[in-house]
Amino acid sequence: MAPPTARHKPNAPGKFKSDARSLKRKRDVVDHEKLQNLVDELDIKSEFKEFCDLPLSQPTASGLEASHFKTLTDVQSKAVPLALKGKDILGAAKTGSGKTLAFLVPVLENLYRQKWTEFDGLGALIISPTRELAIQIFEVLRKIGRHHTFSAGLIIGGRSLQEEQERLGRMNILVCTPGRMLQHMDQTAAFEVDNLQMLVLDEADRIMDMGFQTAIDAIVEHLPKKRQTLLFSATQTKRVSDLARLSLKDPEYVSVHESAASATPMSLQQFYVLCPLADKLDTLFSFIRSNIKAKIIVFLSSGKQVRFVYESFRHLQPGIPLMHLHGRQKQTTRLEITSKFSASKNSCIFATDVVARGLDFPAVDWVIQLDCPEDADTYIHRVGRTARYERAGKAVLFLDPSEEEGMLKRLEQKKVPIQRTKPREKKQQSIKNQLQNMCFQDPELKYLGQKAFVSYARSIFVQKDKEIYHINKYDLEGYAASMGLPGAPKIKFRKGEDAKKAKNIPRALLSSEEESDDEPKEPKKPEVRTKYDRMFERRNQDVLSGHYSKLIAEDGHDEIDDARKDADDDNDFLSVKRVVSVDESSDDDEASDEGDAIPGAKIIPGVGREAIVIDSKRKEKLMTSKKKLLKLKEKGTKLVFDDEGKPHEMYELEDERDFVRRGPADAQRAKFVELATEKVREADLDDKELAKQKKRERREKKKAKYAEENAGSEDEAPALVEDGDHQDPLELLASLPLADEEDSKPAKRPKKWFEDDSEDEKRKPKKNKRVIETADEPETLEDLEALAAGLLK
Ligand SMILES: Nc1ncnc2c1ncn2[C@@H]1O[C@H](COP(=O)(O)OP(=O)(O)OP(=O)(O)O)[C@@H](O)[C@H]1O
Repeated sequence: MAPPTARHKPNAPGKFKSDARSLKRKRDVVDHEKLQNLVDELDIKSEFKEFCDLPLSQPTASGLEASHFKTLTDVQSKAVPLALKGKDILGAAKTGSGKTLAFLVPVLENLYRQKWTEFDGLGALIISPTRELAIQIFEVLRKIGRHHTFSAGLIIGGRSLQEEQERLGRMNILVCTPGRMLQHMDQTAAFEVDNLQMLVLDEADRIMDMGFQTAIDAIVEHLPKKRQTLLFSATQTKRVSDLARLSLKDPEYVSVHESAASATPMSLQQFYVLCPLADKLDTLFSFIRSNIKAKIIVFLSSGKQVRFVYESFRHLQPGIPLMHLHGRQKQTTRLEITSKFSASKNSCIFATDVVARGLDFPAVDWVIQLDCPEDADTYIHRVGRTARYERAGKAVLFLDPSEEEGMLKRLEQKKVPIQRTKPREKKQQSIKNQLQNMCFQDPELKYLGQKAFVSYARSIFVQKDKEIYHINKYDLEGYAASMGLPGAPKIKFRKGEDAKKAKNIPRALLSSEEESDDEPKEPKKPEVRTKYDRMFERRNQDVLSGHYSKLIAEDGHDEIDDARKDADDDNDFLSVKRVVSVDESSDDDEASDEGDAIPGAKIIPGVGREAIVIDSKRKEKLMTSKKKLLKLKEKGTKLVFDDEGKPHEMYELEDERDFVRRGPADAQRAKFVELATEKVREADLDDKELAKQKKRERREKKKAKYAEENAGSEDEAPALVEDGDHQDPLELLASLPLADEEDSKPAKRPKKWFEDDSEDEKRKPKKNKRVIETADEPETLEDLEALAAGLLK
């Protein structure tokens, strides 16, 4: 340390602090340069066994160490060095082989070496196909990035758009789902991606799949062309069209299983059972009954199937906790169930493919595929929920005899080793009668069963691979009976490819934004309704309500004529002869209020100023008086003047012949809409560009000011200011909700499978250490909820 000067007293504690900070900054500069040199000189052909063999920054190295990651997996040892050197990567490695770290480590490192700060905006965007997977990726990022000073956020919907918008502009790393990201790119003016350095697509083949295609294309359109792109999946292909769409430049193909004997982990045992559709539920129940000490995932083809099997098996009490998970559940419920299943030792979860990809449930013993997957890739991802990172696991595929040949062929093509097994006769039990009784007694269960049956049959019908699925070969009647239904419900099938498309498109991307996996429902805009709509819909007013109903029913008729007819036919006392609507905004309001504009006319109670009742011939006659009627007449029309000063009505009908000459009305309308859309789009782009420009200028100003201040006084600690807020970027990662942050004594947490007792010792907080050092995985729904909500702090 430099000797203290006269101005800085040696015993001033502030001085020591700032000296230390200044020294640290100098050290950091040297470190950054050294690190960059090491990366430049890195020989990608060398064998890297451990993370410490790689040129990693101190914050990443200590984050990895604290998270107990030491040895590199195959995909990590190949992909990380290439990605550190800035290469585009197409990564394909088996399920559970550690692809997440293979992209997260380079993301942290590449931004670190570029000295990324909050002023630089968004540096890396990580896209995942489901919310659950995005949360999981974020949790890993949080763990290994805990010593970094980047701000990181999770954009998966389920929260208000505005809440996310406010924080979006400050983020350096974002983990997101495609639908929500696109929404922000379109609607959040302050969201700038011009500086983006890295784009990562986890489960890239799924994201590039037809359901997400449009969203991804639109997102990529917003991103700068010059960037690093990393694509990872267990079933990654080299599809040229995808590479072109993502503008990958000379990508390195990192395939860890291409030369391997199988596409699935070696520690995974895979079986199939031949089981006619009508016996499936019996066999599944028998299987669960004989494995009540195991942790099991059962995959089914639709949410309705999941619900029926869950509800009916729950009544049958197989002796193991049952759970169910599908895309139609609320996000909080899904998170709750996911974490409950993760934490459980023995339980059985019925699920759709919403959990098929990427989710890292610890210690799953069995993956059962009750409904055949749509293709071999889906099979690989489903079985990948067990036998993760060198652990053992077993998988069983239920095949209807009609599916056997086609499916086995597909699996063989994908190098999936699978062998046939037979259920033990002794253990086999039938639940058909019980299900029948249950459906008989409980109409709701029967209804659920019928819906499940229909959705199953539809799912078979829309399957693309007709070599596997032949709808006519299934014993659907038998299946309905096995579900306890009194006969197979009639089904209408939608013809053609569209149905398949509809099945695959994530609901998030459908216009209704119904969303299964990705996006929340945005509140629908209320329909524009006038007071007249409300008035005519009003019922139970008083004695007149019947007449109102009559009027409503006669919608579209000339009301006055009808009322007149009524007057002739009907001599009832107090009948509504005619209702004249009065515009509230017109001058007649006053008169109506007073009730004397038309002598004898009454205001209908409960209707207020909205209608006047004429209930006698004399009054009706009065109504024909021109003078009186003048009061009810419209007060004139709005005119517009052309360039020559001639008045025109606001909406003039043009000459019909001219109109016809210009072509069919539909085509004209389409053209008009197209032109108007284009105009709006252009205006929108201009507005956004302007907003971005302003933001950029503000940021540049702040950056310059910060640099100036620092040049003057080396001792000043970096203070990042955003819109007047004092904002330490470290806070953003450090302030993420931690399970035990509030407690001085951290609560005991269950050990991870790779930890032993000594970990408890290591975990004890040391004196003077930051709270973040004891960072723990969120364990409750509240933690996860807070995670999703509070990340963008
Ligand atoms: N280097 C490592 N050392 C120890 N454990 C690791 C390492 N890398 C990853 N893991 C663990 O392996 C498991 C699987 O990792 P990850 O979820 O990244 O797999 P994946 O390849 O992405 O799988 P999927 O294809 O199913 O998405 C995780 O529990 C993770 O913590």
